[in-house]
Amino acid sequence: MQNFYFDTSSQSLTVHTNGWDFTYPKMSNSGDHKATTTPHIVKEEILAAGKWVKLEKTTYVDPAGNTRIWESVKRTTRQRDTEADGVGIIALLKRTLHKDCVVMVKQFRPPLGCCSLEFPAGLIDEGENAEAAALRELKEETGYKGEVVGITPVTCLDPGLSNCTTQMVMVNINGDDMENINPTQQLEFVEVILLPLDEFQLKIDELLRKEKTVVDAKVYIFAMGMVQAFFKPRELPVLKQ
Ligand SMILES: Nc1nc(=O)[nH]c2c1ncn2[C@H]1C[C@H](O)[C@@H](COP(=O)(O)OP(=O)(O)O)O1
Repeated sequence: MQNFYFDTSSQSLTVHTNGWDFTYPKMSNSGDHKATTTPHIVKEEILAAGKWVKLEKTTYVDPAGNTRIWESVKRTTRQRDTEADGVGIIALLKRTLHKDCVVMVKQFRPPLGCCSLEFPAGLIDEGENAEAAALRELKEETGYKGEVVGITPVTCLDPGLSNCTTQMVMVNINGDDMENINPTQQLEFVEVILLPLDEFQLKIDELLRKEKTVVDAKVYIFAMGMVQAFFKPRELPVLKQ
């Protein structure tokens, strides 16, 4: 049994446990015992700005109360009423007599200097919500018309570098639907790749072995999750080696 007493005059905390009293003095901001502070931003100064991104010098107070500097990258394109910069689309193509396939895109990405394998994705336009952006981007990049079946909260992408955020939208595509039989994409340099869901990781590994392509982290983590879901769903704890 434990009881806690906070003495407001001495600012000390006493913990009574098993018949003993342990008194902890007030923590100070000096010496070894630093008080914890709610970390917060002090100011943001733009060091360089382009049309699409800017580099900022962020002055902030860390949890120990120290004022520090961080170099941050931000997009210039975030819309006013949205918290996410863009959307990623996990689109499952469902067709009679075919395995369910994940619709992927491969394209040259200038920051990488090579191609990347990604879920279809894009920035949210003005006045658009994440679901509408997902269906528009899926149509533009792959030609498929889908139906939203789920959405993540706003998720960060590389928080040590950037405030860049995305919402992942789960979409089902009825591949038997007439408008999805011969999909025509609107983007010339985006290659659409269909990968069977039950061999997703295997097919990605094969593709990466064949050519110099970098796979998006979200994609590969999804692939590893699928392996767990398909092949190790109900292992008994006693049988683990
Ligand atoms: N960081 C960027 N630098 C650029 O020079 N141009 C960029 C950046 N981010 C986006 N864009 C341009 C490229 C496209 O023309 C449009 C729309 O991009 P998005 O909706 O993200 O679609 P994809 O990049 O094709 O996935 O913005």
